[in-house]
Amino acid sequence: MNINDLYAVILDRKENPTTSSYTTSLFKAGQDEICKKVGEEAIEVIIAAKGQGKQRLVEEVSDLTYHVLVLMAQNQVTPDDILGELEKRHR
Ligand SMILES: N=c1c2ncn([C@@H]3O[C@H](COP(=O)(O)OP(=O)(O)OP(=O)(O)O)[C@@H](O)[C@H]3O)c2ncn1[C@@H]1O[C@H](COP(=O)(O)O)[C@@H](O)[C@H]1O
Repeated sequence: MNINDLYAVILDRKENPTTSSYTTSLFKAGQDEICKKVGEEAIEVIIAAKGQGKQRLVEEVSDLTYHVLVLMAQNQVTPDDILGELEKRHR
């Protein structure tokens, strides 16, 4: 699965809520809760980077990436928007 595929699944959960989906529960909780999760996951990345080993860091960056994608979907920001911005900065 690549980032675009995961983003598409997340968008689908936003448009077609399902009761068993964690993603759906985040969209139901709303912007403040999604922002809170992004903040928590960012802190967990920092802690993992301070000596918990590579695998732990991979897991925490994955959690953060997923939650950032949910925040993007909540705010109609797409992976292409981010790649376009990064491309503009590339030198
Ligand atoms: N990639 C992810 C993913 N990464 C992390 N998480 C969830 O993010 C949560 C991480 O929160 P925490 O580490 O704080 O642990 P927690 O205590 O369980 O969470 P809270 O109760 O504090 O909210 C866990 O519940 C993980 O399961 C994810 N949930 C879903 N996905 C993907 O999103 C898509 C849609 O999944 P559903 O939402 O399950 O339909 C699928 O492709 C999934 O693989």
